[in-house]
Amino acid sequence: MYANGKVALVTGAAQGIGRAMVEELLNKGAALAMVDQNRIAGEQCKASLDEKFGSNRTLFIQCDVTDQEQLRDAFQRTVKHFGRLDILVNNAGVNNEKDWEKTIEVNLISVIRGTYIGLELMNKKNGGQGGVIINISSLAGLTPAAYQPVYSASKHGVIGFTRSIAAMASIGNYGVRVNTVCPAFVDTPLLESIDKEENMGEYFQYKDNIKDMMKLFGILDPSLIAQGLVRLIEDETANGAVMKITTSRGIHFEEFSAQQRTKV
Ligand SMILES: NC(=O)C1=CN([C@@H]2O[C@H](COP(=O)(O)OP(=O)(O)OC[C@H]3O[C@@H](n4cnc5c(N)ncnc54)[C@H](O)[C@@H]3O)[C@@H](O)[C@H]2O)C=CC1
Ligand SMILES: CC/C=C\C[C@H](O)C(=O)/C=C/C=C/C=C\C=C\[C@@H](O)C/C=C\CCC(=O)O
Repeated sequence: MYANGKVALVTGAAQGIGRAMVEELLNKGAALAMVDQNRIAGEQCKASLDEKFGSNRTLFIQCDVTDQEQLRDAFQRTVKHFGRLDILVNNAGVNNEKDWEKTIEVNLISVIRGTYIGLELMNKKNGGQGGVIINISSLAGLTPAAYQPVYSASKHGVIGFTRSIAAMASIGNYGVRVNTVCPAFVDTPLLESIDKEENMGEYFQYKDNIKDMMKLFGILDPSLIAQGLVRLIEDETANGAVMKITTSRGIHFEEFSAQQRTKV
């Protein structure tokens, strides 16, 4: 699928990786619903993008993705405004080991719910036109994260769910591909959470250990994650793919043995 002329919905679009993805998709000719709980940042982001791309290419929708009604309404407003939905990026995420239930709600439950709503709209078996869904995980979804155990659990869950629903989409001939992206550290405001006790809780004492990891593994530019997103959108063979993005190896993929691959 080429993004040109397509309609995308991106959650967590007001800043960071989500904003980079929005800009890349606009560069590729897509129209987008930018979904975020932060109204101020979202409207500022739209105003800035309007100057470059025009005001009719984006729609900002304030939405807390953990609120089922708000999330469903965001999808419905998107289809009402643009007439269709082709690309969904479940990107919104938080790092909070103190309010760890919130981390599970935002990073995993809302990704699952968003995926299911997206499938309702895009699944060819439901009269949809097909499409592609990308769920944002993390390298912490593939490796242990001693200082972010619940964040890591949420991101492991994103990978397991994404690979599983991708297999179902293939078996069921949904016409929808579902993939996940696992970046290492990325230069966004999320990293500021490391320095906040209200985010790190009992792991706050280890903040310098995380910073040492960042020095060791480096910090990625959000634009590289956006490039990985476009690659998954355009590669029609990509379904159930686990894309990894690191400073050492750039964009590459997790390899799974035959036993680990779903036999469809
Ligand atoms: N920054 C990093 O090092 C990495 C980030 N990620 C993941 O990438 C995704 C994006 O993260 P960043 O851009 O770094 O974070 P960020 O904090 O810069 O941006 C996240 C955006 O999501 C929004 N958001 C948070 N909770 C929300 C909710 N309940 N409803 C609606 N919007 C909500 C925020 O308002 C914000 O605009 C997250 O899923 C994160 O876990 C993955 C690997 C590395
Ligand atoms: C507080 C920051 C919050 C979230 C940031 C992000 O989601 C995150 O957790 C990033 C983790 C980054 C880890 C970076 C490197 C990890 C390396 C080893 O654990 C695994 C080494 C290589 C695997 C990558 C590969 O090329 O296969």
